[in-house]
Amino acid sequence: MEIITDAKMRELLKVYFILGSTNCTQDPLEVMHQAIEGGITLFQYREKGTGALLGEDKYKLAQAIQKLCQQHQIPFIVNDDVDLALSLNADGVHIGQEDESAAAVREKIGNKILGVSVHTREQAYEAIQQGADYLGLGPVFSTTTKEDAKAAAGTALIQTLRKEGLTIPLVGIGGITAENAPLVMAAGADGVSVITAISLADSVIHSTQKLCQAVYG
Ligand SMILES: C=C1C=NC(C(F)(F)F)=NC1=N
Ligand SMILES: [Mg+2]
Repeated sequence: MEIITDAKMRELLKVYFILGSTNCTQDPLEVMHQAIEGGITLFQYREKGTGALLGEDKYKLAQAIQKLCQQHQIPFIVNDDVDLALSLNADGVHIGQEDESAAAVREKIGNKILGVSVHTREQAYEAIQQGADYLGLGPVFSTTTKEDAKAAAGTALIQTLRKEGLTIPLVGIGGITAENAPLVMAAGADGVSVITAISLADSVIHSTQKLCQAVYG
């Protein structure tokens, strides 16, 4: 597998859905079916927080979702768990600042997609230097999904990085909905990353479609 181009990465980041078993009340596979139908462009399996699955249960759910993504040509990214990503031959990994370094993960995953969460300019430049394919910036708006989330930072960092001439593909995350997604895109993000606005929507498919419309303008 060759290294992904920035142009292709930008396309994938448009409507980046993230889900784990703790983020939905209905069957995760049913949520996935509807989100894929609604037009998500990239998926991240993030099994984290109170009540998260472990071991075999986590592996089995990840495998079932990966299969669904593969059937619809949606790349499958794993959050934090590099070993799970390698054992599933996932399309990529997303890591945070408290995980092992981007360079160490790049070493393990070869040309798979590597995403890094950043909260400051310094972390952004460091992640790029260590070979990240995209950056996740947030939380843009306030979120209740991530238990240890930082305060909402707005779109300031996205704007700053673009003003400084940074061209790396980047996605905003944190409290993003179809209503505020245009702000994130206007600030210079290549796409939006979403959990609750899709996973807990009354209609997953309708909510996903609205997000796609908001992003594609
Ligand atoms: C904490 C996170 C921040 N950003 C992202 C992504 F949207 F993929 F960039 N994923 C995460 N799990
Ligand atoms: Mg690159």
